[in-house]
Amino acid sequence: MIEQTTVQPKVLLVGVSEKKTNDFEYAMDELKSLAEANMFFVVDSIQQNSESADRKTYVGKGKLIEIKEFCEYNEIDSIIFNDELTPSQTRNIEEVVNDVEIMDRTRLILDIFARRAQTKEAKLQVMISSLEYELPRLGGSYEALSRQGGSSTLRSRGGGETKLESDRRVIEAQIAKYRRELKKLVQERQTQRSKRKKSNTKTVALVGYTNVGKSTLMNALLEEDSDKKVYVEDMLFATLQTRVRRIEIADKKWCLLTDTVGFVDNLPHHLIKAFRSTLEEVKEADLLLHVIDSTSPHINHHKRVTLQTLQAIGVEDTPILEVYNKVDESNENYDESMKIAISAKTGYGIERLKKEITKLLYKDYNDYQLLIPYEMGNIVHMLSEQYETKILENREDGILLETSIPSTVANKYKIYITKTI
Ligand SMILES: Nc1nc2c(ncn2[C@@H]2O[C@H](COP(=O)(O)OP(=O)(O)OP(=O)(O)O)[C@@H](O)[C@H]2O)c(=O)[nH]1
Ligand SMILES: [Mg+2]
Repeated sequence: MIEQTTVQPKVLLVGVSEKKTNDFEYAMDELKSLAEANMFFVVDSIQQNSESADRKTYVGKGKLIEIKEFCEYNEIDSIIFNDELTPSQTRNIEEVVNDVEIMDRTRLILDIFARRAQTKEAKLQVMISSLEYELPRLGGSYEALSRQGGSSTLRSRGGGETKLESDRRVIEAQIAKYRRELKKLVQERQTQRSKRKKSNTKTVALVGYTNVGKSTLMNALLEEDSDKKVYVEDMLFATLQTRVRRIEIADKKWCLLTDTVGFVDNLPHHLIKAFRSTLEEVKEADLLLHVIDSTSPHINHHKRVTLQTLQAIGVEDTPILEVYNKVDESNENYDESMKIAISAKTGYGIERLKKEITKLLYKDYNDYQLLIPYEMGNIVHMLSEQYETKILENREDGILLETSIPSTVANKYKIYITKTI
């Protein structure tokens, strides 16, 4: 049992399920992890079995009274509902359960993101998503808004329609302003990306459910370049901003590796929309490494959510390599059929993974033997600098070498090719 620290708000989780399925139990467990990732102290959870959530109050009337009494008795600060509440559900619940903050899964995820966002881009994306989420909810609770740095005039409750309208205008103007700022940043990123495209740099992106070990894997692939390492933490959404690092995966074979935000079930669609620009890196990658936590009992669920999220951001036919991580801890789940089994923590399987990445990224590369006349020394120089090249012999008629180059380069120098290996 985790001790509550004095500063942690006390929360109650509430969920509605048709049947007590494993999926539902898992969703509630995950909601608990999300709440803890937002530094809440979870006191308990109340669940209701019902055909569907109540249109007006999410849970039934009787259950709501039970919740109210529980909150009073246990001095609960916030209730977190497992699904996204409609604005009217929130208002109706607030009428019964007063003095307790009403949150839903979406609000919680937005708050975690707000807490973690560090770069200007991530902050703007989260602020836009939060304001878009709040907009149809104006007139209800304003606390969440003021938490997001909204105008203090929005904090007061009530007011006539005019007040509501003016509040709405303020928020809309704010969203528009943040969007403009974000657009500028996105353009800068696009310029960088098109430069990369021109230079024909290969790109690989790490994708997968949150907390599966993407950032740890990035660090493992970076090896001794400790100053390039990224942040790793045993909590949901440790990574929010995309990080790009250059790595040498084989001799003279480089790629840019991108670490991204982890996915989660019911990632608010506002957030996916907002993060689309960050996730462009994923969309445009030459290869995706789908990192899977092999110790999790929910592998299939994680995989499904990841693939659905990829689809939602517009990834279509990018090759995906499944990478089963944490095999140092998974005895039962680890089996030979897992194509790439690794432990980002111990380094097990990393070399094999690098080879596989190289094979997939550099599939247009072949090994050739070239005989280059001495007066074309600049070609020898270029090949040695940019590609894996081995000088075999300094012959009378030129330099004989072996090199691994893409077909475009081979075509250019085909008159010097003596052998395809
Ligand atoms: N046992 C074990 N733990 C690992 C391994 N790789 C990562 N972890 C742990 O898993 C937790 C999450 O690792 P991260 O690298 O932050 O995961 P992530 O996928 O980047 O997570 P988000 O950024 O939150 O989406 C940390 O506590 C890591 O130490 C592994 O190979 N074996
Ligand atoms: Mg991470």
